[in-house]
Amino acid sequence: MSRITVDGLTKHYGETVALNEVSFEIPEGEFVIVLGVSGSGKSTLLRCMNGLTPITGGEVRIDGTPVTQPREDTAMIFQQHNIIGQLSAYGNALTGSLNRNGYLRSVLQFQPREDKYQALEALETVGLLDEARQRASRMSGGQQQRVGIARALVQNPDILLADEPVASLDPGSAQQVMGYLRTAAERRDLTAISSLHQVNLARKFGERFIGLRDGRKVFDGYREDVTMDVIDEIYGDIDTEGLFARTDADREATA
Ligand SMILES: Nc1ncnc2c1ncn2[C@@H]1O[C@H](COP(=O)(O)OP(=O)(O)OP(=O)(O)O)[C@@H](O)[C@H]1O
Repeated sequence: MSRITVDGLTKHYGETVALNEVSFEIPEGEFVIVLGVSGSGKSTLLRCMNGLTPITGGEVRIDGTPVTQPREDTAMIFQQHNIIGQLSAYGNALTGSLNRNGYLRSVLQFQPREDKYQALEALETVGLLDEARQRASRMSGGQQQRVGIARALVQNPDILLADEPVASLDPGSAQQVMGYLRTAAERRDLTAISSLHQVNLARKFGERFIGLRDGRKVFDGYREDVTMDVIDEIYGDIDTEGLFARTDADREATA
């Protein structure tokens, strides 16, 4: 498990201010969802946290150490599944050990027994053990994303970052994938941060929420704090009707 500190994080792309003085701290083992409309800075935040994108100002620290490049203890899951279609689910999961074994050994599956066991264990965590031999290209989008989660787990991370992991999935598969992501993080005591734009999914699976709007942090709180007003603050004029079940706090406020 690892503690993450984001301190005055600012990122400019030319004239565009993608992140503006964003600060927060995530204690070990928390499951955080970053909310915001398209363009609010969610992907940039995750990429800066993983050292994939150079920072303009401020700092990201993991257990006190500044992040300046991708770290082995941080695994990332992307919107596009980024898995190898010709390989089986098992073969893909095994490529998570790439850092330990090198590319050739990984693709040829010359890994130590321990890594192979881990790949099977990770597939079991995401409910795909029975499909381990299936070619990834023949799997559904949701299954492919679960293979992506398994591969990330084989990396043996302390931190799991997921950038819109269910953006391209139908609602049923999206729920399933988020459920497996949450279970995986809990089982392995990971500190996890996922961006999402679906409010209903976020509320179902999130523990803590960080809201971004135009690159600024406009909300940071726990499930009971996510009221309709907070949603309006994060989403502005965008119609979120039907995406958000009213909370007891809202009902009391309007009673
Ligand atoms: N590589 C880049 N070059 C220039 N501008 C960029 C780049 N990446 C992001 N931006 C801009 O930075 C802002 C934040 O983008 P970002 O992708 O982080 O938002 P997002 O909330 O993740 O959006 P989405 O949900 O659509 O992925 C946007 O205005 C975007 O156009």
